[in-house]
Amino acid sequence: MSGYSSVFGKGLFKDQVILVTGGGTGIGRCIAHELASLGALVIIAARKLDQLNNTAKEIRLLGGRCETMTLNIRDPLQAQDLVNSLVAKHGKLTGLVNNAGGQFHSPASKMSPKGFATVVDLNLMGTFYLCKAAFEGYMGEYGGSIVNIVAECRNGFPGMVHTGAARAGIINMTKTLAVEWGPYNGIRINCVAPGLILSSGMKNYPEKVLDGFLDNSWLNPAGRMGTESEIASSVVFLLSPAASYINGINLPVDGASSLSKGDAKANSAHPSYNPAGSKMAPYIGWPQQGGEGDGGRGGRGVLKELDAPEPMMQLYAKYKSMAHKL
Ligand SMILES: CCCCCCCCC/C=C/C(=O)SCCNC(=O)CCNC(=O)[C@H](O)C(C)(C)COP(=O)(O)OP(=O)(O)OC[C@H]1O[C@@H](n2cnc3c(N)ncnc32)[C@H](O)[C@@H]1OP(=O)(O)O
Ligand SMILES: NC(=O)C1=CN([C@@H]2O[C@H](COP(=O)(O)OP(=O)(O)OC[C@H]3O[C@@H](n4cnc5c(N)ncnc54)[C@H](OP(=O)(O)O)[C@@H]3O)[C@@H](O)[C@H]2O)C=CC1
Repeated sequence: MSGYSSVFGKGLFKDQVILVTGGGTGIGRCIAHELASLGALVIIAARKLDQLNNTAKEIRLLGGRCETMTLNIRDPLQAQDLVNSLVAKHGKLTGLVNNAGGQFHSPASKMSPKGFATVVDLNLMGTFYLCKAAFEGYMGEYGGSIVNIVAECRNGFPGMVHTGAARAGIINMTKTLAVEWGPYNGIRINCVAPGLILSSGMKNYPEKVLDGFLDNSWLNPAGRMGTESEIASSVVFLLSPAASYINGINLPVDGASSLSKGDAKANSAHPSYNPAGSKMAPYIGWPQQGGEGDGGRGGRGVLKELDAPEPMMQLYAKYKSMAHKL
């Protein structure tokens, strides 16, 4: 078999070693599952080892390959040590997903300089440290593919000025690295910009902020929030040979929320939004354990797909009932 249709087979990443930062929870966990199911040896790294170990155990039970390493992405020495030791052990690092990150909600006027600096340090500096470490430790000589998870921030980021600035910085850094590291080093580097996603990350926000997210969750052309699987599948595409001529882009995965006003009242003359909810079926790609969707990997036990605050769990149940049946 040859051609595009064969690119996404089970063995897609079978010779690959791929590092996913923040791979123990939420979107990163979903990415790790997806990559392992396609044959990669996935290394997941973050600060809390228990979360990482739980995810690694799930992946192994499903027949995948996954190892854990502790890492604070804010420390450049830790980043370099981690890459060096995993390359020493496995002989390569062919992919890197910079997913670890986050922020808190606050109006800019109430944000302290330290708060702003912390979020820039975590997201922008942390992503740079990992890119640099991957370059120095392996990819500068042998090439590779990098995907940086940012956040949809086309029109700024009201309520999160720090992360908007940091993510815009990553998007621009990605363009530069594509040009500097593409020609001689064979590295592709791209961004994925999630809109509002039903993920465990939502547990970081107070109820009032969550209510705001929920109130606005349908005010986009998709009429719903996104799923972790919808981010993971975009990452898989960008890491894969199917994207081998794509370099330096930022791919918004946001149901076109970045193109819409997100204000139901402003659209009353021409009601673009459907308060009853979405007509666009979500993609949810978790393995159906023990069933056909398990792909014969022999999974056991019950995999908790989402770990989010209760109202979001309810939304997820609704999205599952309307998801694409693949
Ligand atoms: C539809 C609608 C559109 C919706 C548009 C789309 C919405 C996007 C939704 C996005 C969702 C996600 O990203 S979900 C992923 C969320 N996940 C995460 O955020 C996890 C990672 N987060 C973190 O680790 C923390 O939040 C972070 C602050 C970044 C780092 O924590 P640290 O422990 O390193 O830092 P700390 O020492 O606690 O804090 C450092 C300083 O930061 C400030 N600070 C920290 N937390 C603060 C807080 N809650 N409120 C104010 N200020 C705070 C203080 O000034 C602190 O200084 P002092 O007071 O002087 O000490
Ligand atoms: N959910 C959403 O709507 C959106 C999410 N995003 C982004 O997607 C990414 C994943 O988010 P999501 O899965 O939702 O949220 P989570 O909070 O579940 O994921 C964040 C992950 O980052 C890790 N992390 C945080 N700080 C550090 C650090 N200093 N060093 C190493 N690892 C760290 C955490 O692990 P640990 O605490 O163990 O270190 C955690 O696994 C984040 O960058 C997030 O900002 C962007 C837009 C929207």
